[in-house]
Amino acid sequence: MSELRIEKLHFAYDKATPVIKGIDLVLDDRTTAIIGQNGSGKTTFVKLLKGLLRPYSGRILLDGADIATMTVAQIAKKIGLVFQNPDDQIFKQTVLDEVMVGPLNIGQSLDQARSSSRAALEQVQLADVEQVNPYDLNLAQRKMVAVASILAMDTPVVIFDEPTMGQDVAGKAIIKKVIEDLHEEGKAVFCILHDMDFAAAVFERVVVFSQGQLLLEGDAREVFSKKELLQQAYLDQPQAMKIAQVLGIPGNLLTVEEVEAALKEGVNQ
Ligand SMILES: Nc1ncnc2c1ncn2[C@@H]1O[C@H](COP(=O)(O)OP(=O)(O)OP(=O)(O)O)[C@@H](O)[C@H]1O
Repeated sequence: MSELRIEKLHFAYDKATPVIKGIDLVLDDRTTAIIGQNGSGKTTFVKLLKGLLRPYSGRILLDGADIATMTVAQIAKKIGLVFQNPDDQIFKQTVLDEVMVGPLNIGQSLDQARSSSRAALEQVQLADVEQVNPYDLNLAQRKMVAVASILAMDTPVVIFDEPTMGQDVAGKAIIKKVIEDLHEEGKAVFCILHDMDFAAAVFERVVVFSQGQLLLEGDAREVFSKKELLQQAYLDQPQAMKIAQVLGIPGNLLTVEEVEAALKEGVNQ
């Protein structure tokens, strides 16, 4: 499992306005959700991890190697980033050609790239539209194309920026399964999210950003139980946890399924 170690990271687009202010964090083998209000620096942070922006000071170590010593092409083989807006990464005329761009760029042969891209399209349930122009798909489907193009690259680290935004229940279920499968394959998975219910249901660890700093991090149940700190960062607890609190059910429950089980247990006692 790859490890990203972030040490005293600072970044500013313009020197007078720091955006990332001294982040120390080790992203380990737990699936990790990064949450924080708009503008707290989450997207900037993952662009730094991917080497698209260079830190003002501090270091990012990927399996012990400082990414400042690596080229963008070298980082691309190790870290896949699914952008928030799929249109930032879609250029080709067919879905299959689009998904093959990444794998070809990192040196997969044509046959390899075609087969890994088809497997990735199966994973996001778009196999039947491989010859369609990506711009004839709706936004939610284009987001899935962007996910597939990163999956096909088979990188040891996969980062998603807001994958559930604009997805319906079925789309969210596909993303959940993709994340679980990546984790099972031993990949490191990090995901920026605004959807607290999805974060609570899917991720083992939660990292909270506030104004470019790390406010809080830990296991999902522990982090989401810290109501006052979350409020400070203008964040909400998951709906299930709030309902459990209203009902007086202890245990900082994370999901509707946990609340249901607790209620059934209560009825059966
Ligand atoms: N290219 C840029 N040039 C200048 N400032 C930028 C740029 N991109 C982001 N910023 C600023 O940096 C700060 C952090 O933005 P960033 O997009 O990283 O936050 P975020 O937590 O990802 O927000 P959101 O949840 O809305 O995506 C914001 O104040 C934003 O306006």
